[in-house]
Amino acid sequence: MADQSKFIEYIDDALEKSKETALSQLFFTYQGIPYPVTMCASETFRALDAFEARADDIVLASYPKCGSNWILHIVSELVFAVSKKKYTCPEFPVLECGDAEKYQRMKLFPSPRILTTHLHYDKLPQSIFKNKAKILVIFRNPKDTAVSFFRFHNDVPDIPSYASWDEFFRQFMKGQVSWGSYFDFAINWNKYIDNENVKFILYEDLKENLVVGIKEISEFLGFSLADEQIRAISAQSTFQAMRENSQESHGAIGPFLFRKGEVGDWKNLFNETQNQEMDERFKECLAGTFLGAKLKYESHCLA
Ligand SMILES: Nc1ncnc2c1ncn2[C@@H]1O[C@H](COP(=O)(O)OS(=O)(=O)O)[C@@H](OP(=O)(O)O)[C@H]1O
Repeated sequence: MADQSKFIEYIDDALEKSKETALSQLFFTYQGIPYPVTMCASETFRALDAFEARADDIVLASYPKCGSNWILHIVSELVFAVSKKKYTCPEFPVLECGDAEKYQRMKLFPSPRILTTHLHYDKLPQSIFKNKAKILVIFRNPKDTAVSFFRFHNDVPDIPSYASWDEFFRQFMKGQVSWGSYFDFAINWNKYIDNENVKFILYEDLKENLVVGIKEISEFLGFSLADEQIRAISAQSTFQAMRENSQESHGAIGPFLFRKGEVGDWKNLFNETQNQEMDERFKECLAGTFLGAKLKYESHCLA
């Protein structure tokens, strides 16, 4: 986990900026992708190009709302179990968020560094691939992802809200939301997903069997842990356990970040036309691809 005070400080600062930011002013575009002005800056993106990854960095890549805080917690606990030292990151953990000098400070951090990111694979610094850092890519079905994203905007008091779910859905489908299009993100990662240093993780699989998911993550990272240790980490990583601790771990935003944690919440918001539009888009973008099969769209997105 990030140093809690740093995480909370960074989020409080972003929320403070959000209060004065209308939805129409929330985004700036960098290399064709919209990012929130409250969290990202062009100078930081430019500085990121020169970021020096290490072979033992652990990268957690996901589109927003696919469970990055969940995986960060799991991987931090795995590192703790192996190293016997509580993992803390003295920066906000999202690689592309923060000031341009953060990459200089990060040079001093001990290994392993856990880097989370919402960037498309071709926007990541090349050193991650050159130095063969391990990358966990977390996906969640696009319907629940969209609902979680909308709820976050409209439930957190200081974050600019959308006029309605229908309005958010329109923008989501156009990719005019923070970090751009879910489908572009997926198409982009599909090109790299079977690389030996990349492991795909599905949110819905973790929900179904957390112990098995954590074991697979642990093996991919080259850790050797007893079943008992895996089970203990699993018990602390359930939605309920993380939500109960969320105020302490993530501050005021905690209960909004750990909102519902379910598969199928989309059924409460999607209308028939929206279902059809999403199903069509999935087909156009991902049907027949390696990633498309792994997402188990039929099980999770067709009523
Ligand atoms: N332990 C656990 N089990 C199940 N689900 C969990 C868990 N931890 C986080 N979540 C759910 O993940 C959603 C938030 O995703 P992110 O952490 O990626 O959000 S963010 O992009 O960093 O803002 C958000 O989904 P929704 O509840 O559907 O909104 C969280 O509740």
